[in-house]
Amino acid sequence: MPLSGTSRIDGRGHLTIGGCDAMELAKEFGTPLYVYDEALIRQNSRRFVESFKQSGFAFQVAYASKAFSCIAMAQLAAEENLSLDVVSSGELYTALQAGFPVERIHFHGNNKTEEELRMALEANVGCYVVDNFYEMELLHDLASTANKRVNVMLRLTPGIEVHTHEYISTGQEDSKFGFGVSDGQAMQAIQHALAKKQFNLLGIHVHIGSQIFDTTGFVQAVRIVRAFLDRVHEEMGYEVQVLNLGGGFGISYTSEDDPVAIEAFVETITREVAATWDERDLPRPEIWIEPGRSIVGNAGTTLYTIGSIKEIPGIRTYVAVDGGMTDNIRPALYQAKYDALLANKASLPPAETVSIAGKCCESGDMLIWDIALPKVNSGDILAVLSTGAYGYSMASNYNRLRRPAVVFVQDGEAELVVERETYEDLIRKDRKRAVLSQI
Ligand SMILES: Cc1ncc(COP(=O)(O)O)c(C=O)c1O
Ligand SMILES: N[C@@H](CCCC[NH3+])C(=O)O
Repeated sequence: MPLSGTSRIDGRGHLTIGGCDAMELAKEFGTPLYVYDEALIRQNSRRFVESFKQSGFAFQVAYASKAFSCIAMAQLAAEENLSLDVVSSGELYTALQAGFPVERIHFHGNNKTEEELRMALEANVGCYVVDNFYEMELLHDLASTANKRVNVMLRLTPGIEVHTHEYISTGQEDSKFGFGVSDGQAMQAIQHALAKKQFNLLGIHVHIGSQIFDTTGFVQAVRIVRAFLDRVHEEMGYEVQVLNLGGGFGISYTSEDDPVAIEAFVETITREVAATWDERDLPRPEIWIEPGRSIVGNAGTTLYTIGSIKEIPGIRTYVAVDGGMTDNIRPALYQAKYDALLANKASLPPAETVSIAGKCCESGDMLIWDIALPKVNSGDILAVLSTGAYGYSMASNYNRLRRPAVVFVQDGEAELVVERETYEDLIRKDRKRAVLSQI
């Protein structure tokens, strides 16, 4: 896999990211370590924004903070003029702590609790993506009590099956998310939302899945949504002001992946919306999208120290690292594939095929099966590439491992943006019981 962004191999055969030697980062901050190429996050963001500017559409690019949420990332997204998709009070809290402009925060989720909705109302978030009838009533009641009028989008399930792992496919009818178009719930939801006086119905939202490689699903989504809106128009005279097409733009993790470029996604979406709306002589809507992975995925690299190496003659060599499914659950959860290199031997040719194991008490805790690397030794630093999305954000403390630190690197400078958890952090919420007399 070619290296992305500012990642290079220097004269000593060391991997460098943002002008920083990965070996020195590992020494200074310890491992496992998430390293983010700040320039690449900014570049990915700008590619979306610039493509939309060229299209002439009014737009919002809302970074889906579920892909990687921390205060520094929310600050960066704000600086890049992105909006922010949050899906829980925790993500909202992080954004608020970062000082993210609240009018550009969009609140998602299929089961927003009363507490979460109260917090969002208190903060005056820019928009609620209402997912179901329960939420619609709850939000309306709370908004009435607070005497606030809120911007609302309705999430629809358009009935599209995209080519991706079933766990991350969300547009199909049989989904926990959204109002179904074909079963009539979407139509009913529009009627209900329009009748609610505390709601300003901005438009509708669809998200068809994640890690999508081509534009077909998005074109289909626009057509299905427009056909649905034609019926809405006929029955209720309502037209959307905003069309939110969600996220899901794929990235390449290994050389087997071949997603279309960011520009091509935006170009296809805007062309399709322009065509379908112009055909009907309707004013073009604002287009919102919610990229997560495609903003941060290829900007993240995880550094690990290699420890034990177990050779089973004629079968396999297990090379174990000091992290695993706790800092990257994706291989265990979705059989996701990653590429990696030895940060201290990056210019040496492959010499053996090994499998990279994590250190958790699970046979399934494997990060990479069968990867060709130079001769591996304990103490080498392994760099797993493109771990920027859904790595840190899905990390856990299984086996009471401490969540790794996160650094942003740029122009030869490394900045610690999330500290490594301490042992104290691990037991911070534990209550010690009074000593039991029998022991
Ligand atoms: C509603 C919604 N928006 C945006 C995203 C971000 O997706 P991705 O990281 O694939 O761009 C997701 C996750 O799939 C989502 O569920
Ligand atoms: N967490 C998933 C994607 C889910 C996207 C959120 N709806 C992944 O790592 O690929």
